[in-house]
Amino acid sequence: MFVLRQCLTLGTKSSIRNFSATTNLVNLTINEDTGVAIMELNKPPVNSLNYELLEAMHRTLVKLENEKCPGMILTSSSRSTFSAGLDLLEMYKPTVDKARRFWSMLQNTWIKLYSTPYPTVAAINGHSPAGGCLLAMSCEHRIMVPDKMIGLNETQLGIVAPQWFQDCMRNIIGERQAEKALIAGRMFTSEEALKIGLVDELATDKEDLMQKAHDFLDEQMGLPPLARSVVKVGFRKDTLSKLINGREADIKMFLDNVFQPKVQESLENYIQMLKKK
Ligand SMILES: CC/C=C\C/C=C\CCCC/C=C/C(=O)SCCNC(=O)CCNC(=O)[C@H](O)C(C)(C)COP(=O)(O)OP(=O)(O)OC[C@H]1O[C@@H](n2cnc3c(N)ncnc32)[C@H](O)[C@@H]1OP(=O)(O)O
Repeated sequence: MFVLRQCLTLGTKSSIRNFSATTNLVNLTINEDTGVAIMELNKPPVNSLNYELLEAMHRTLVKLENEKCPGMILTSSSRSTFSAGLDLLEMYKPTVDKARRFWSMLQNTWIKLYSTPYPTVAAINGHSPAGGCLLAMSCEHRIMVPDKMIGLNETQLGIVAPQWFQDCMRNIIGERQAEKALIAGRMFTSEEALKIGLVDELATDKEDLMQKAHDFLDEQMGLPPLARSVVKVGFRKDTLSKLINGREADIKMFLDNVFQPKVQESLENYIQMLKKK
């Protein structure tokens, strides 16, 4: 039985279930019998990742870890989109302070999500470009509904997917496929993504998606948790350490590039194009 409760303060595992009470950017539902958490991104219309959404995700992830969450499903409340990736408005003509704060929160959130000791599954119920694809790739397992698009499309926008985005893709689909996909900024249909291993399973609809996500977690939760998490983090440690040890350099790379006139021009054109659609 799922129980969703509004709350204003952080409390015990059984007392809190909807945890971004002030903004509701993240709906957190916890199954009281199994402890499984469903983290639903809820920033209409397309869950673009701005500072506030990233911060709400980060807080939720910290809480889940502190409460020894046994497993988590990441999904979206939107019918069309899992996440449209980074909020373009955060990168278009920001102040240096705002850009730095934003990028640092993106790093925080990714580090937490990529390194959870508990199993994570992305229930991808819509399009998942760029930063949306990063979120999905950071989970351990990906299940996607048909006829949607996923990929790291940055090149097509005239920007560059940071090294750690690229590493996540390489870790999943391998060097050759990742190189081709990243150079082209290729978006894959759900069916193509399954074929190259970018997603693990397809689901027929949302109900099937959630059932399959629960099935994956049931299987994982049957394994000894400590051994499971040591192996997981062992596989991910090189990718994680590269960013953790190079956070300042990564922020500098972002700041150096995002203020380039060419990058600002690309962002402006893209934002205009999306608005005119
Ligand atoms: C050398 C280094 C160079 C550069 C360094 C600089 C930067 C570092 C780059 C960092 C990496 C970047 C990662 C990213 O994630 S960038 C974002 C990429 N995202 C996309 O390309 C997706 C764009 N969106 C879409 O394609 C569609 O919106 C989508 C998701 C398929 C959904 O389609 P649909 O349901 O039809 O919805 P609409 O298109 O009508 O959109 C509704 C509404 O939302 C606005 N919007 C969409 N996406 C974003 C976004 N990412 N950020 C902000 N706003 C977004 C859209 O404009 C509409 O707004 P409106 O006001 O018209 O309602």
